[in-house]
Amino acid sequence: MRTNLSVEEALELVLAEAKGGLPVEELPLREAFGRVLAEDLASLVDHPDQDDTAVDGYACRAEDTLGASPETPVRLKVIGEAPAGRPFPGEVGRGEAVAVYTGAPVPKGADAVVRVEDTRREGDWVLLFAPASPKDIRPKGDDLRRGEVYLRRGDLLTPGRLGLAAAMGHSRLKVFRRPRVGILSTGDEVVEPGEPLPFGGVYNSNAYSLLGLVLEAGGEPVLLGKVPDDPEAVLGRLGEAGPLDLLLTSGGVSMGEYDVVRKVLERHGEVVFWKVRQQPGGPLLFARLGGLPVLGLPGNPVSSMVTFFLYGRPFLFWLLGRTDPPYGRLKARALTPFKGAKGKKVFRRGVLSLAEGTVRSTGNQSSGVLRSMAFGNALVVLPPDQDAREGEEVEVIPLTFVP
Ligand SMILES: Nc1nc2c(c(=O)[nH]1)N[C@H]1C(S)=C(S)[C@@H](COP(=O)(O)OP(=O)(O)OC[C@H]3O[C@@H](n4cnc5c(N)ncnc54)[C@H](O)[C@@H]3O)O[C@H]1N2
Ligand code: MOO
Ligand SMILES: [Mg+2]
Repeated sequence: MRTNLSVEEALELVLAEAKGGLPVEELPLREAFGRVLAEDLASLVDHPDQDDTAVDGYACRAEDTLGASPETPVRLKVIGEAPAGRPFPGEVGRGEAVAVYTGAPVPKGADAVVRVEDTRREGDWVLLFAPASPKDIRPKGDDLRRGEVYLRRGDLLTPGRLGLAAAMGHSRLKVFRRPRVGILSTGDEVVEPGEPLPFGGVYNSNAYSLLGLVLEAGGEPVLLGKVPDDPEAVLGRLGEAGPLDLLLTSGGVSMGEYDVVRKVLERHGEVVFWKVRQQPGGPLLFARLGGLPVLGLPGNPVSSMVTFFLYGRPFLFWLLGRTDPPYGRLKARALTPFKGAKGKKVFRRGVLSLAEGTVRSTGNQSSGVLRSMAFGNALVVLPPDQDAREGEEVEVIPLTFVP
């Protein structure tokens, strides 16, 4: 077992266990939002499939309309119309025009369009008060070219990409099954919300913070409830869990006599590392139990969230082969001081303003103050042995993903 690792060393060991190989399933488009593509997708069509008009107006020959103005209008004969989806079958000749509607193919013979607001219709004729221009024609394949790959294995299906898959003509998509992530809370004092709270009890907040984080990272949370600080109870519950791709436990990984998670994993599994030189989350443990990777998250509510974000989220991204990074990094100016720690990388909670490029502390930074995660939107990263003064530039990790 390794111990007292740097954040970078710990992350490397965690990611080394994310071996991929998630099963692939095929879903209809409507169920694929938020999933990760398991195949490259080429367009089945050109879009537009021929030159089409980007405006409502009249298609004609540009050379016929040179010099058209309100004072010197040009008169063209209207020989037909082309609503979107109903192409004009004929050809536009000299001195002629076809009424076209946005999205309609530009009729043969025409090379320009004049907007309807620059015209006046008079029976079978139209008066043009401006020259027709080719700039309102969208060339064939402007958006998509048949056979070209626009979406790749590992791409997260965002709203725009789901629409793009549809525009390319795909109705069903091969995606990776969402990784199943077990969430087990440990602690004699931990009580499910809704039950009366005995003296010294604490409601099980970790399960629900982690559930949200797992969903946000593309995983499928499997709530395994809570067990007391008893090795048999921990093992028993894990036996009932069913197949998982990752197990998260919370609590029981520090130095206490009743910190049983560590003891169970030492005895029945293989501890890869314990303790990282960071704060919060210093007692983080990573193990294998059978073939199952286990992140033993420290019980303090902030610590369990921060360690999942820093290690669990990247693990799931790796497992899914995602092409986007698990989190972004940027610089912001500190509006408040942030305190570092000796020999440890520190992750303070802050309120980041992207508009101002600033970050301020959420206030009380104790690992037990969950409000700092509920109302903070960023982690402020302080290298070991470094405080940040007000006005200084600091490194920030937004807690909601910013590409
Ligand atoms: N002698 C030392 N004591 C502690 C050290 C240390 O280095 N030496 N490290 C501290 C740090 S840092 C942390 S973080 C915690 C980690 O503790 P555990 O992972 O062993 O967690 P517990 O002892 O079970 O609980 C800690 C704390 O969190 C509350 N908790 C636990 N589970 C939940 C839950 N599901 N929902 C809400 N709150 C929960 C629990 O009641 C405790 O208050 O150890 C320090 N100790
Ligand atoms: O490192 Mo503990 O995670 O501060 O509270
Ligand atoms: Mg403890």
